[in-house]
Amino acid sequence: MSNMPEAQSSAARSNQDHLLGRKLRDGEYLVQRVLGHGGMGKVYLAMHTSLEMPFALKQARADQPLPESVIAELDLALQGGEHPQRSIPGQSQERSFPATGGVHTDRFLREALLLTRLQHSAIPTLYDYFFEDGFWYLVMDYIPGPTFSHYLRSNAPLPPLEALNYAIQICDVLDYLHRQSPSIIFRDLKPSNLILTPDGALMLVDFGIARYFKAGQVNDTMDLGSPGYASPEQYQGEGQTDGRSDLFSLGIILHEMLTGKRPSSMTNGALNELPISPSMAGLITLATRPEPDQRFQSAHTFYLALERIYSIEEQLAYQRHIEATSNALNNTSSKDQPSTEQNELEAVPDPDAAELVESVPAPVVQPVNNTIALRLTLPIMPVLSLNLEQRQQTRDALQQARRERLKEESLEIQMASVDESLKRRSLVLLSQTSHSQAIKKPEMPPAEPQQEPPAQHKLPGLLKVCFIFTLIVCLLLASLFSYIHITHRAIPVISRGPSPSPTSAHTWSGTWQPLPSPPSTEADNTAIYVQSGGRFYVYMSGGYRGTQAAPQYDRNLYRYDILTARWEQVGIKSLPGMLNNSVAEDEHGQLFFTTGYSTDAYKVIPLLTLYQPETDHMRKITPPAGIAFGFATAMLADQQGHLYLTEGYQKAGDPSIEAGTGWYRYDIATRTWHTLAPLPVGLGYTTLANDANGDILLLGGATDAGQTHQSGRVYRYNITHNQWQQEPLTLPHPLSGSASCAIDSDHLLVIGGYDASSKQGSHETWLINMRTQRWTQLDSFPKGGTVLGAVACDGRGHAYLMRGASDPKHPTADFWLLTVQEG
Ligand SMILES: Nc1ncnc2c1ncn2[C@@H]1O[C@H](COP(=O)(O)OP(=O)(O)OP(=O)(O)O)[C@@H](O)[C@H]1O
Repeated sequence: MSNMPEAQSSAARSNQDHLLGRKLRDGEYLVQRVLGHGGMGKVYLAMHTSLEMPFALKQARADQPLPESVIAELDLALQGGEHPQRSIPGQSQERSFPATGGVHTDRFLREALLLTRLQHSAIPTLYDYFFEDGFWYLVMDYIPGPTFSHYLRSNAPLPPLEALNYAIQICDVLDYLHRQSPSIIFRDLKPSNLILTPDGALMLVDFGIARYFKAGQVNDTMDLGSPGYASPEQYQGEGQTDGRSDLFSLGIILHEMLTGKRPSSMTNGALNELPISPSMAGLITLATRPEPDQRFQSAHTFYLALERIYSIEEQLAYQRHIEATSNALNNTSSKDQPSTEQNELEAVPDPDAAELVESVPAPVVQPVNNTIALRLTLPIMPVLSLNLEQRQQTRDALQQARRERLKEESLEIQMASVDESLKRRSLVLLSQTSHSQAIKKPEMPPAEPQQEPPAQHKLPGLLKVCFIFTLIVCLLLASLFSYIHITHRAIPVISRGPSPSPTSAHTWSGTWQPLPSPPSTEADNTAIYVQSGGRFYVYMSGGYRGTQAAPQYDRNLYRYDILTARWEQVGIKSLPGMLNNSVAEDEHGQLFFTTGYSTDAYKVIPLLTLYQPETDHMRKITPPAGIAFGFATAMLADQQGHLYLTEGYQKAGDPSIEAGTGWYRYDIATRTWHTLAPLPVGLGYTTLANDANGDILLLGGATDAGQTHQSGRVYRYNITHNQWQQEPLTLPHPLSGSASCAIDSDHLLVIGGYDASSKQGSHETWLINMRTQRWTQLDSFPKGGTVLGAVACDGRGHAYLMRGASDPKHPTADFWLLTVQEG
């Protein structure tokens, strides 16, 4: 008896080896080789015979039939192209996986459903699934490259920047999973579930034990993850796993990348003995604490910490390089050396650089060079070989190929009635069940390679029925979706009531300095700091120029070159006329402008304009109906592909109009819009800022467009839970219409604003420490009040203020630099 499983598995193995060179799915896929073995079965490389494209076929024993609901969802998602069931962050949906009683089928359907519901560049796309010869198959992207465990075995320890680069990539995809609603917990994060592509991108495979987080559930009900990587709460079965368990595993992988080993004991002392920087050791300690409450609480916070350490390590590496270069130059100055700078660099014997170059991963296509300076150009987020657009094209091509095949076959097969087809479908399910039961018996002879199971002949007819069935389900889902959308309500705001915020002594100071004026007077416009092509600019959109005979508007885009202290006009096409708008820059250096009040259409328009400084390319982005942001909106780019926007005011020219409570997110890569939990109070002329925990703060603003009812409150938006909450922190006094930007990663600068009592601009300048939540008042703007101005921070203590006006009707061309220093 004890040999039975062994006998079964070897019988099954020899059976599956026959798959090599065989065609599956009615001749659609030609199996070429085995890519990997897993708990579920083998993963094969197969060539699509008509498209001549490689795919990965992941196999699982069909130990039970698939439930109808699963077939319906998969068929709908895979044939329709649209994903009505896809998880939409911010929209809570009841999610679970039906249990079939078959371990393999349960894993298969879990992975299949999750892959159809997810869309991220680091997650393979599922294109199809099918049943053949007692096995289910998932058809997904073939990811070329070694598993990350294989890569680490031959390359670890990795240089810190390379390790951080990978950790940032993993953290990004975890953040995406955890932000689904409900959160998806991967639960089996380990190097063998990551594949390193030739361009250095890590892809996450194996969603077989991933699950949805269930609020209120005490324990996980299945699967323990992998020893060595699973968190204590997961491995010891203590409590339900949540996103923090995945972050624990990432901490372990980071440790392994840097040291070549997994940590055996998690003490600070042990980590400090390792050849890694103290900040990196601190990061790993924090990530791998046994108590979930004492670790990073969200992937976003972990991500921000990784980015911070990345820039520290970058500076350390650069310093080492400079030191090594100058030592080498000193040592060699007496010798005969080639005269060009290039040759001098090539001749530098840089031990660090040599070590780094040797450890450049073989599969990573990077410009390999023997200077550390070039090694530093390793991008944080490499270009992915499988971008989402390409995958959509692949999906379309597969569907087209399938349609053509079905068309040919439909000449031979009479279309059955819906009733007949449904009967046939249940027969197919029955035949699948009996077949899968048959393969459990060791004495069952292996299927002949070319023999097709009867169920396969019925599949085209079945697909037609599926199509009709799918259409019905589609209509039902569409109405369910609009119902969810319409009835989507805010999660209640938990108000702790305002209390005075601490202000701190003058530990910071600010120095003001006038700079060359822009070409025209401006107010109600925007400014943003941009680093592009090795130069540093302040980009400024035109706004309100003032009144001569009639109101004057400026539709131009300008930039101020910080090094040459010159202004110039940029942009091939002029911007749409925009007033009282906002701007944000994403992690790729793309600028997004809201239109606010359009001086072309003379009305409020919900429109975004995307501008790419590198290419001078401009594109308009129109949100769908229901996403209605107006003027005096605030916008924030979270540097992870998302823009967050407040609604602002919908009608211009009426000071009594109240701001809306709309709160929206635009996902830049997928071009999708989401309505989030509404603001606790409708506010315009407000300020948005990232806080130290990875949440978003909303500071001040006015409920009315005339800014007479100003707020001194601060609200926190919890990204993970799509929830607003009032903070104990308040502003030094109610404030709206200020110019603000992040002076560094911890401090937000707030300049001027509307002083409702004097009906003038305020000249106050404040700094808030986002960690301690303390305000510091800096020297006021020296030239009087500033309202409806715009400020751009370089993130290193400098702020460039376009003053706007003191009297909102009379804009100025005042442009000033504020340098903020500690002490
Ligand atoms: N899409 C893919 N492209 C290329 N290779 C893949 C792909 N998916 C899986 N593999 C290879 O197959 C191996 C097993 O895959 P996977 O981990 O998904 O299987 P599994 O049966 O769920 O395994 P486990 O026992 O780890 O749960 C991977 O380690 C990888 O080498």
